This record gives sequence, structure tokens and C-alpha cells, in this order.
Amino acid sequence: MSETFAARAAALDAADELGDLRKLFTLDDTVYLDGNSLGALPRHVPARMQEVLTREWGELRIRSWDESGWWTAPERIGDRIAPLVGAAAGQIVVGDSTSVNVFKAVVAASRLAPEGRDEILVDATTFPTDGYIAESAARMTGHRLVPVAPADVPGAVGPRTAVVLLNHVDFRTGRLHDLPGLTAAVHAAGGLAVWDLCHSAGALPVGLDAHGVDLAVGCTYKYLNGGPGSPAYLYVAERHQAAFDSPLPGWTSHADPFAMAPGYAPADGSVRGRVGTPDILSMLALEAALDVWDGVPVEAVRAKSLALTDFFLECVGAYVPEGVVVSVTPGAHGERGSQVSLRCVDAAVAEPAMRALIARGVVGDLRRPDVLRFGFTPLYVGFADVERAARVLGEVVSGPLGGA
Ligand SMILES: Cc1ncc(COP(=O)(O)O)c(C=O)c1O
Ligand SMILES: Nc1c(O)cccc1C(=O)C[C@H](N)C(=O)O
Repeated sequence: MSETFAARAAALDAADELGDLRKLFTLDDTVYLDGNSLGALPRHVPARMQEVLTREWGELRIRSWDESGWWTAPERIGDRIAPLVGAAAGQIVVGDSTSVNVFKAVVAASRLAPEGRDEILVDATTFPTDGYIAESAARMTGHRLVPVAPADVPGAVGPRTAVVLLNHVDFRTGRLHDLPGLTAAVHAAGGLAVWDLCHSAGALPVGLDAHGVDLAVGCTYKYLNGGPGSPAYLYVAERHQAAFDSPLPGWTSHADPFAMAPGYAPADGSVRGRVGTPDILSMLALEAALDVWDGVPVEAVRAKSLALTDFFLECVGAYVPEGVVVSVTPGAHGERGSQVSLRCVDAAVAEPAMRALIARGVVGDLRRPDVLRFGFTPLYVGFADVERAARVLGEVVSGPLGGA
């Protein structure tokens, strides 16, 4: 059986038009399936960072704010991310963490919403930080927070809905939510839709402009490979920018920051989403990392992502004894992100299984209590990796796990 799957993997890798991109990354013999938590390092980034450190910081010092383009990096890099998420230029600014951008987006959206609406809906299955921040934002702005499963949003929105905060792909299950349909349902009720793109940007087409999303946030350290703690981004649709009223109006979002005036006057455009001094080193590492996307269509990445996850599910079905794991990731392509999450029927097996997998060079992660999570970054994961990961998983769960 393993010969059949290995031969199929080899054929799929040989036909893979994105296969050569793997060479752009620093990788070893490990099967790295954790790019949905921390993407791999693009090879050229260290040399670029060396230049930033020695030339831009070391020699030019303060002059680099202008001469090296440091000051405008947040908008410039936002415009590099824009095509990956289906946004025209001028609507994305890079900076701060996703958590901070969730705060900006939810509060600003509540200020953009029609007068008198008193509810903020939040994805009940969200990655925790969005829920915590939405709860605080709701408390601060005098709204009632209503947790709702994404599929139930159309029935839950109404004349009281100000804002709905949703995840495009669920971090635990890998379920892809219906961004076009849910955005339309929120709009039909007169509210604003804010999307967290952490688990979709760089893995699948998002279509922010095409689907009329109001605001969105996302991180850059997963499928965009920006590095640990690389800055997040905020999208504010062009039609909302003039009225976008940031709850964190720091000086770098001022129309004339170096006037250092006592009164706040917001800059135009995406700059309005900035707060304080940009995190230049991380930001420039991200900018360099985005070079790997030159000439790579997101649609091709999506096609490969689905082929990888299809093949993984098939290999798991063949290699893993029946009844040991159950996929909690939807089988339907329209409902699947770029990860596969396997729930261990015996929860006690999950942690030792992931430890044993990692010890054998297959790196996924555990989402407690019982989910083995495998993320597939099409830019550097191949079909032979998929076959090996499923085969090793089958061996691991078939052996003694207690002492692994
Ligand atoms: C959906 C989602 N939102 C937000 C975050 C994290 O936000 P931050 O970048 O602030 O740590 C993550 C993962 O870390 C996430 O998966
Ligand atoms: N942001 C992370 C971090 O700083 C350390 C470890 C993991 C993360 C993650 O990104 C977790 C990720 N959002 C998840 O879906 O699990």
C-alpha cells in the first residue's frame, strides 16, 4: 500500500507547478505542517535583515526613516498584502498584533454602524483573543456581546446588530466559513462585517473587495511567512475610510505627525489605522518574506492546498487504523481551509501521538484536549511530505504511545 501512495505522491510532486518554490525556504528533512502557526523562513530574509541592520540602522541611523522608506513601510507593505486578499491598494496598513487590530476594527466598526444598534455578534468558536477583545470592546462601547456560531449568523442578525466579528477559517477545525454569504447577511440586516483572516490569507482567495467586506484583520506569521511576532494588518474598505474613527488614534495616524500638535486630526486613507512607531525590524523581515509571492497566483495556491489536504485525508484513511482518529475538517472543498484536524477518539492518545510524530520528524501541533492539527502551506509542502506524515501517524498510533 505504501508503495502505491508513495508512487502517487511522486507523480503529484513531479506535476506540481509550485514545487520549485520550496527551494526559496530554509527547510530540512522535517515534514513541516505547522505553517498555520509559524511559517517557514524564506532563505533570502537573513541577508536582507543583515543589510537592514548594518546599513539602514548601523550607518544611516535616523536618516533611514526617510531614505530607507521606514516611515511609509506600514502602507507600502499593506499594498503588498492587498492582492493576496483581494483588496485594491490603499486599504491595508500593517502594524501591531492581530489582537490590537481586532480592537481597532470592532470599536471603529461599532462607530460606523447606524445609530441605536446595541449588539456586537462574535463567532462563538473563535480563536480566544478575538472573543476576549470583542467582549472588552462591547463593554467599553455599551454594546451587548452575542456569541453566535458562524452558520447561525443569518438567523441571528437583525435591527439591533451593529457589528459581526467572524473568522474566515476556524483555527481548531480548519472549517472555511462562507465569507461572501455571511457578509451579505450582515449587510442585509444593516450591520458591518469584520473578518479575521489569520488562517486564510496566503492559503486561499479571500476577495475582500469583491465581497464588500467592511473591515478585516489578519496576522502575517502563518501562511505569509513573516516570522515570529511579525506585524498584523488592518483592512478598512475605502468607502469607510473617511468616517473611520480609530479608538487608538496614535500620533503616526495623524495627518501631520511631525507637527506634534496637541489636537488630533486623522490622516486620510489606510494611514488612519496606524497607532505608534512601526516595528521596523519585523516589518522589513515581512516585506522581504513577501517576495516569495512574486508571480504566484493565490488561485494556484488554493488548488494545490486542496489537493494536499485531499491526499492527506485519503492517506490517513488508508494508513491509520479505523476508529482511532476522526477528521473534524469538512470534506467539502468549499468548507475547508488549508489544514486538517484529526480528533483522537481516545483523547489520552493525542498528546503522546503528537510528541511521537514530532520526534519522528513530522511537525504538526496539538490543540487540547484531543485535536491533532496539520497545516499545509502549498508554497513549501509537497505530496511526499503528505504521504510520509500520514504513514508515520499510522505507525505512531499503532504502536505503544504511553512512553513516547
Ligand atoms: C484567528 C486568530 N486570531 C488571532 C490570533 C492571534 O493574534 P495575535 O497576533 O494578536 O497573537 C490567532 C493566532 O495566534 C488566530 O489564530
Ligand atoms: N501566535 C502564536 C504564538 O505567538 C505562539 C504559538 C502559537 C501561535 C499561534 O499563532 C497559534 C495559532 N493562532 C493557532 O491557531 O493555534
